[in-house]
Amino acid sequence: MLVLPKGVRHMPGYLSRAVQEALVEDVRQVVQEAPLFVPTMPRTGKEMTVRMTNCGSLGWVTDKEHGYRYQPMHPVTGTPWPPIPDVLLQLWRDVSAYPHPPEACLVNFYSPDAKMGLHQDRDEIDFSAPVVSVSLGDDCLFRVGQSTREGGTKSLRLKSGDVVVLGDEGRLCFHGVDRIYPSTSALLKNGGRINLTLRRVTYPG
Ligand SMILES: O=C(O)CCC(=O)C(=O)O
Ligand SMILES: [Fe+2]
Repeated sequence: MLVLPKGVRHMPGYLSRAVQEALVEDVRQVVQEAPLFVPTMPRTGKEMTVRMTNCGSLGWVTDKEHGYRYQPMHPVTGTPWPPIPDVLLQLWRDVSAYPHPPEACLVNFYSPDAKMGLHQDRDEIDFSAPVVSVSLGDDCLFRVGQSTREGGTKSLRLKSGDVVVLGDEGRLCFHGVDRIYPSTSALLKNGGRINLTLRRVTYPG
């Protein structure tokens, strides 16, 4: 059996096919209002391979000039992010064990050749809330390590409907997506993978 780092929870098949389909519709609406943008790395300006957008009162963005950050506006349209869909707010209540709602839902779209390098989610202020992540569409190879770059990593395949929670001592574990397995799901008509990452950014109150 694959033993994950403490505080890292993988819930395979947590969302039913019907809920996944409803979520895809929700994401389509979010993307209509807040189009996918091309994130670029701080300083180098190198383009990431995923396309992003957000919903919630805050969204995670990155660009060459200002780096990683949260902001209330879409970086291209300049308008506020659309609200987080109810299904995701309910998911957060069900799995986060955190008594306040998430503020940000990052939407990552992976085409078959996209990936995400090993990183920590650490642009938030309140680390007592977990990161809750949903996979939709094609499978991916997810890698998770310790809270420092040293120490080994474990790889696991995430499938459509899986939920991963990084909480407690797992909150700052390094993680990334090594590859997408094309055509492994029929959920998205044009293939690819969507990842939805719910986060609390600020302290409540
Ligand atoms: O796509 C994933 O499963 C992980 C995404 C992620 O780690 C992030 O957006 O910070
Ligand atoms: Fe992350």
